[in-house]
Amino acid sequence: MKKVEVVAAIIKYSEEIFCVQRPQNKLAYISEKYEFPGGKIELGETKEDALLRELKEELNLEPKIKSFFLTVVHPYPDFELTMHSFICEVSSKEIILNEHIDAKWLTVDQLDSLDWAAADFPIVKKLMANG
Ligand SMILES: Nc1nc2c([nH]c(=O)n2[C@@H]2O[C@H](COP(=O)(O)OP(=O)(O)OP(=O)(O)O)[C@@H](O)[C@H]2O)c(=O)[nH]1
Repeated sequence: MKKVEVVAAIIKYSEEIFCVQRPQNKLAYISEKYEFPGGKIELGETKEDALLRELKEELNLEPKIKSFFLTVVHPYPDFELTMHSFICEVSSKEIILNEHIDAKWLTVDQLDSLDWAAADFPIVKKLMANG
């Protein structure tokens, strides 16, 4: 099975977390799902390098990476995803969307109101459990 390794940012501002919606995709199980912004690690990059590059590309954002949060391995029908998530902080809630079709700032107890990509469930669950 094809393997894909990505990094994803849990971006916080005060008590809120930034959630983004993917555009339409031919793979129905990720099409228009909510996710944490990020993307694939390129050859020679550290996870932190990849995260900062993706956030700059997708959101024009240069956040502070605070800590590692969780690595999820999820078998999708067409590939196995390994996703490393990191807690990040920003100093403003004004964020530009270059690729995503919607974004929401939610408190942890509101996170389960969104239609998340399946690989994100363990991250959402851990965030909700930790308060
Ligand atoms: N960044 C990110 N990707 C996620 C999350 N959850 C999840 O299933 N993914 C999956 O991880 C894969 C990598 O994301 P990506 O945005 O870099 O990939 P892509 O296929 O859109 O980009 P590409 O066209 O350059 O290959 C996608 O299949 C995406 O659905 C998430 O929370 N954040």
